[in-house]
Amino acid sequence: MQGLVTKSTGSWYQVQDAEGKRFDCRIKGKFRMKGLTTTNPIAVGDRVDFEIEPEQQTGVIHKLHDRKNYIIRKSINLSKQAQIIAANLDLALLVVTLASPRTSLGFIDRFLVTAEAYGIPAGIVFNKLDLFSEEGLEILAEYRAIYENIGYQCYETSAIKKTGIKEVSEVLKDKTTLFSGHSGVGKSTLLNSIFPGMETRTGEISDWSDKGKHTTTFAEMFELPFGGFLIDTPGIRELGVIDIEKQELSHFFPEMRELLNQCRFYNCRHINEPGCAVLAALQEGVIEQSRYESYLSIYHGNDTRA
Ligand SMILES: Nc1nc2c(ncn2[C@@H]2O[C@H](COP(=O)(O)OP(=O)(O)OP(=O)(O)O)[C@@H](O)[C@H]2O)c(=O)[nH]1
Ligand SMILES: [Zn+2]
Repeated sequence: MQGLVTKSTGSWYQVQDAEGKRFDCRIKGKFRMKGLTTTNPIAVGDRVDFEIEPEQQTGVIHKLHDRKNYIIRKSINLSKQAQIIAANLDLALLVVTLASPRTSLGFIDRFLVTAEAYGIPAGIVFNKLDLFSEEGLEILAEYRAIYENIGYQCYETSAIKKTGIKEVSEVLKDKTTLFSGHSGVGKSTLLNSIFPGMETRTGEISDWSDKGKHTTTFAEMFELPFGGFLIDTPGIRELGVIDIEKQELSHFFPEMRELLNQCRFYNCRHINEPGCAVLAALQEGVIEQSRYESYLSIYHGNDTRA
């Protein structure tokens, strides 16, 4: 029968059937992926075929369905090995704040580029709205304009005052969503106001990570009471930075992507080339200075994750 993988530990998996019943499963046979050596062939969010072993409540996964996308983490100690964290994501939401700890534009852009490279639609949640000063609210309007003009949905919330929660819940409904963001921006508090009871569960996971056990739980999916799933990835709260070819980078900036065939040179780097459509758009203010700076920063390999 068909199922959805809701938990992955590297050695066994939890699979949910159509009725919502969950089974612990092992895998049988080889699951290879072209061009990628993975320590775990199956990930949270995968659609699989599995069989329940007679007289037992455990199952065996024997087939992996095609993925529409997946996110990976490079293994730190095993070179060229990668872990697939989660598959078939509908949305990656980045929680940020302009109150403390204030999220930088560079960080936001890096996240969006990574989501583009993975082929996952992304959105931004501005949290802690209750703490924004008048100046903060002006900056918020500026930031929203930058990102909404490019096509990224933005949301405003106060997890504490419970404002904007309904809007975010509606977006999550019936989707598989990854929540990311710097430590302290309010992800747990926000999730708990969307889904009371979630906090204790995420708390549990943090406890495990404290004891170093997070290496054995790659990721877990939580079913939302109103439909949809949230992916929690203990140990990585930020969408991993992946290797992007310099030549490809501009494809992951939607506002640059649409201009690329207008550059004079097919291999334009958009740095100082004559007849560059990106530089012209920057001059005209069609491309935001901050976005272009992020492009240069990522292009030159500077880490702007602060
Ligand atoms: N004033 C205000 N404080 C908030 C809001 N959301 C979260 N906080 C506070 O910000 C702090 C961090 O919130 P968490 O929910 O733990 O943040 P987190 O992003 O889950 O952090 P990690 O668990 O470290 O990844 C807590 O003290 C929260 O009470 C908000 O909307 N307004
Ligand atoms: Zn160019």
